[in-house]
Formats: sequence, C-alpha cells, structure tokens
Amino acid sequence: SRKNTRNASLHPLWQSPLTIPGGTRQSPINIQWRDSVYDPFLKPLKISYDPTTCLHIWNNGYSFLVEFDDSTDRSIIVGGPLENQYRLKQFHFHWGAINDWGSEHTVDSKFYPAELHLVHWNAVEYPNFEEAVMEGNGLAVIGVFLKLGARHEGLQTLVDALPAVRHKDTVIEFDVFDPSCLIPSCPDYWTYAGSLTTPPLTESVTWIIKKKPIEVDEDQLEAFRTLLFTSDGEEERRMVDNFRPLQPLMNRTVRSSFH
Ligand SMILES: Cc1c(Cl)c([N+](=O)[O-])nn1CC(=O)Nc1ccc(S(N)(=O)=O)cc1
Ligand SMILES: [Zn+2]
Repeated sequence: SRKNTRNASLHPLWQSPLTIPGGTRQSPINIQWRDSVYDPFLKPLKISYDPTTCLHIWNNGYSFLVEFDDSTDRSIIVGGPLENQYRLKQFHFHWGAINDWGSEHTVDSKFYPAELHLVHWNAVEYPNFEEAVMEGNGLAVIGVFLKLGARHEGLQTLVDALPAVRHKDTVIEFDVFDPSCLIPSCPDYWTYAGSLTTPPLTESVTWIIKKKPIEVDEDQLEAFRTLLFTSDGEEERRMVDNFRPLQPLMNRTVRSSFH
C-alpha cells in the first residue's frame, strides 16, 4: 500500500502540499462503481484524430508526452458529457515502480499498473490552451487504464522511441501516430468534474474515464520504467510512481454512460 511516509521518497512534485486550499473538485479519485449514477442523456463520445497532427515526444521530467499540432480542428473529440468540441493537445502516462500500482484513478479501490491521459481543450470557447486551463469547462481528459496482458502493437511504436527521451528535457520528432489505437473500442465510460493532477492542479477538467482497460505486456511497462526524472549529467532517478495520491470526492457524483 502507498503510505504518506513515502513523501520523502516521492518526486519533489508530489512532496508539496498535495491538496490546494479551497479545492472542491480535485483529481484523481476512487471510482466506486456502485455509487456511480447511470445518466441516459450522456451521448457516445466521438473521437476523430488526424495522425499527421502528431509533432514530437518529450520527457518533461514528470512523464513522457506526445504533443500534437492544436492550431486547427483536425484532431478533436465531441459528444459524451461535452457541450463543445475539444482539441487534442497531448497525451502522456502515469505508472508505478511495480505492477501493483501506478494508475491515478482507481476503480473500487483497485489500482492499475498505468494510466493514459489524452488531454484536450475547448477551442470553441477559448483562444488557446493557456486560457482554457483556467476555466471550469476548459479541458477534457480521456483516461484509459493499462493492465498487464498481451503486447500492444500500437503502443510498441511509442516504446521503441523511449530510449531517445530517457532524460528530462529531451525531445524527438514523432510525426505520424494515431492515439485512437490506444483507446478501447468499448464505448462505456465514467465522467466527473475534476482537476489537473499535477501543478497547477487547476479545476478545469471534465474527466472521461474508460471502463475497459487496454492490455500491454511486462516489457512495455518496464520500458516506461527505464525513463528518468533527471536530466543528463544529474544523478539518475528512475521515472516511476509519477501519480498523485487519491483526492476526496467531496460534493461530486460520478456518472456512467452504461447500466
Ligand atoms: C498548465 C499548462 C499550460 Cl498553460 C501549458 N501550455 O502548454 O500552455 N502546459 N501546461 C502544463 C499541462 O498541460 N499540465 C498538465 C498537468 C496534468 C495533466 S493530467 N495528469 O492529465 O491531469 C495534464 C496537463
Ligand atoms: Zn496525467
């Protein structure tokens, strides 16, 4: 289990006060399946990504991110719980040192070994990501759980690129990738109002958590764990356990798109 005593060994990012004063919709949370409320008015989520909007992969010292050209509406999501269409800006992962934990969200208090976040912003109402980050309906993040199982061929192209971004602040060009290959075909999801899970922790995220996980194999999870929090030349610290502890649900209801 993960105890607060581990703060000392936690990455500086998570040693800071992990709750923000006055925060009422912080993420991540535990999703208690039986407490989630089926909402028949939730629409199917429509995902349309243009693989050529992919730009590069970089190690930002917290995770590795694949960033996209968000200057047009070529890679968007619409529907689901969303009032507008949202543009894909980047995706990244959170994972553990071992397979017993690593995800940010949990389902009935179960951790997955890793979690994918696809980060989108409301380009209908806001001029850019920076503005959208500050607004309650500014962002939409799709969360996908990773579980240990069969090798994921689509993920492998990403895994093959990781040695080139082993150190913090390294980047490589990555010019064609369709992240929809990382999203389960099952349409079922939970949704709730939350926040970014790393600073600035702004309460601007509509979370859409897919019910079904994707399967990846042990070698692929191990490849994530070969990355470093540290820059080239610094004393190496393996990039693992880059997840935020669970936050209180407070006055929120998690809705489900399925019975
Ligand atoms: C705050 C900000 C701005 Cl503004 C910009 N920018 O490029 O203009 N980039 N960032 C950083 C950012 O995106 N953080 C972020 C943190 C957590 C998550 S998570 N795990 O999905 O909740 C998603 C993103
Ligand atoms: Zn994330």
